Amino acid sequence: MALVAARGTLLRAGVRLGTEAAACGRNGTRRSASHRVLVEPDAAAGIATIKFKNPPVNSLTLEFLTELIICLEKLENDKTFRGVILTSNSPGIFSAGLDLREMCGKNPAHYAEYWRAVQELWLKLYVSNMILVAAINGASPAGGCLMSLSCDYRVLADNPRYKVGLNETLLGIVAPFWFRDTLVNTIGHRASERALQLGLLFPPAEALQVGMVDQVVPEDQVHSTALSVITQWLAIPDHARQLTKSMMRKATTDNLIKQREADIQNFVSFISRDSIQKSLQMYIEKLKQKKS
Ligand SMILES: CC/C=C\C/C=C\C/C=C\CC/C=C/CC(=O)SCCNC(=O)CCNC(=O)[C@H](O)C(C)(C)COP(=O)(O)OP(=O)(O)OC[C@H]1O[C@@H](n2cnc3c(N)ncnc32)[C@H](O)[C@@H]1OP(=O)(O)O
Repeated sequence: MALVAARGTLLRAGVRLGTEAAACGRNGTRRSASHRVLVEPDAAAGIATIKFKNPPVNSLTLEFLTELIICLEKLENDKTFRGVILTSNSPGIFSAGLDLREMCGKNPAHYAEYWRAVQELWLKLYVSNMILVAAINGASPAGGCLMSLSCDYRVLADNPRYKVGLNETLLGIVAPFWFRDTLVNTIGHRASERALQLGLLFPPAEALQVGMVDQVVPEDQVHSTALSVITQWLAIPDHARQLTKSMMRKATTDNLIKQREADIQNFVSFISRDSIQKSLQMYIEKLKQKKS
């Protein structure tokens, strides 16, 4: 049902599914989608690289989310691909997280549609049968960080500007329980409590120390490191690895699935509050002023 809704959004946005399908095809040569998600398949290796291309900061607009969801679903259903690297086409920014403008000044129906797409992307990533490795080649706050936390392994480029973390409280908003659970599953309860309350954004050395990422490497080695990690993981028999992944993660996704509609209603009523809208507007304004 969520995919049908996603396709509806894509079609309304004028995205041609034929082009998208071609981009996620099994051909071994380099191909790219015409929109916000580039896919570089390596059929012989069984690996595809997904590159985010939603300028200026790869924020998760509804259209970008929808393209990502459809792309992941196509790769998931194509048994050629057993591993995927997620990275940015614009080194410097992995993803700025949820698009602030999707959560500001819109109507409840829009917020509900948007949040369903955010949930869907997380569900697709977190229990994917494929090996997912995040090659984090830029700043990755909030929803950008959640995407990488949902992968099986994270490689971060060693650049002090590339901070990662769930900074929601700095915006006056609250990370929902499934963001929290994803973080707790990765770095443990105490570290998550501190990181979430303070909205901490960790530079590479600290991110490694706290366990937000698995490896920090020089910027020009992020992709090759991700590739060698995925190659190691590919050596494990799929059925055993997949069942183990499911055993570790399914309870977390089931928790959202069983209260998905309530979570959407919760988000809509929270984000629609005047006080929250004001906080978001002030934050957007602050980002603008930073430039001048
Ligand atoms: C009990 C519980 C109760 C209720 C809970 C219920 C529900 C939960 C409710 C809410 C949870 C919602 C969860 C949200 C998670 C998120 O992801 S929120 C988004 C957080 N993102 C950020 O904080 C990142 C902000 N951006 C930056 O820090 C910088 O832009 C960045 C470091 C990414 C890049 O810096 P730089 O290269 O200098 O670029 P600029 O800052 O100049 O930005 C360029 C233009 O891009 C615009 N922009 C930046 N980020 C976003 C964004 N996330 N969305 C939309 N637009 C963004 C920026 O404004 C600039 O635009 P301009 O050129 O000025 O038009």
